[in-house]
Amino acid sequence: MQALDIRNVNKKFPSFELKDVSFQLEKGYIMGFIGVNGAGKTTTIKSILNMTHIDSGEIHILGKSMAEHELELKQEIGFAFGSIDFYTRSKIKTLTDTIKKFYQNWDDQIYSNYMRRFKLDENKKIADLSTGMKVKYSLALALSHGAKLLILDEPTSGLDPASRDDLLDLFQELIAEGEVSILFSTHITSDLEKCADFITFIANGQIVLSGEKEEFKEAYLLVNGSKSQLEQVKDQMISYKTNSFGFTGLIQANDFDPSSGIKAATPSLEDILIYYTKKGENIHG
Ligand SMILES: Nc1ncnc2c1ncn2[C@@H]1O[C@H](COP(=O)(O)OP(=O)(O)OP(=O)(O)O)[C@@H](O)[C@H]1O
Repeated sequence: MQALDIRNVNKKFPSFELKDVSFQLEKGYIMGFIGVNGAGKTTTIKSILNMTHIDSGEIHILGKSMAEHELELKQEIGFAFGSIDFYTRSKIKTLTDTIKKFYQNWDDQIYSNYMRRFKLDENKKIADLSTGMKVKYSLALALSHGAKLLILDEPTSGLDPASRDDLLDLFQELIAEGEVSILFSTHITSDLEKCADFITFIANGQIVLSGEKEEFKEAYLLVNGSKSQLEQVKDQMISYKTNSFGFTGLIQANDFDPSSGIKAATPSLEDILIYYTKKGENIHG
């Protein structure tokens, strides 16, 4: 079964547009959603959660249409946004007591376990939490009502390396039974190298590629060679950088001729993100 099935989602803002966004996440897996600042990650996530009204498209979650079953599905979704700034003068405890009323399957025991695991004190005021603590608190909320699908917008970005590592371990624990699926957006590609099964890459409001992580990386090649070799491949490159020895750049694996003698290797996710962002910056000619 698909945990998430997004088809042809379009949303137009005055200066930005999501164009025919489609991707699917199989139940029991972790998908990393990557793209640079302003690529459309948050807009896509808000569209999935019906927090933004889409112009067209279909969103199915756990086999049901979000448009038709929103209230029921929200019981099954745990969502968290990196920065929460609501009820800032209240204590954690007060906010939790309000939020838990919305969830039929809320489990106080699970909630207490996460609060302990994340070293959060319920008597603290939201205003006194650090960014990382706010992220952890919103995750504790998202995880305490038996959600089958977690949709997390930049959950790791405010966390220190040790907390990030703990969180990635927790993600692996959560999907181990095969019931929970996770979509999380991030700029931190090393997090995805570590724990994502699938990658969906968005640029300028359009999905560039969505697929299994290794296949995703193998769709591209990081190539390097001399200045004269650059002339052979320049027009096919997504983008490249030159230095005194020659060039390094990214090319679609399909566009590369192995008999060219140019060195090629599988790129990291970071390489793909960096060179894709520079697309169009090199002047061909
Ligand atoms: N309510 C809105 N009205 C108008 N434009 C908006 C609105 N929400 C987002 N946008 C625009 O949509 C574009 C994409 O923003 P979005 O937050 O989805 O990107 P992102 O990939 O999540 O970026 P970041 O990594 O910086 O969070 C931006 O140019 C933003 O200004």
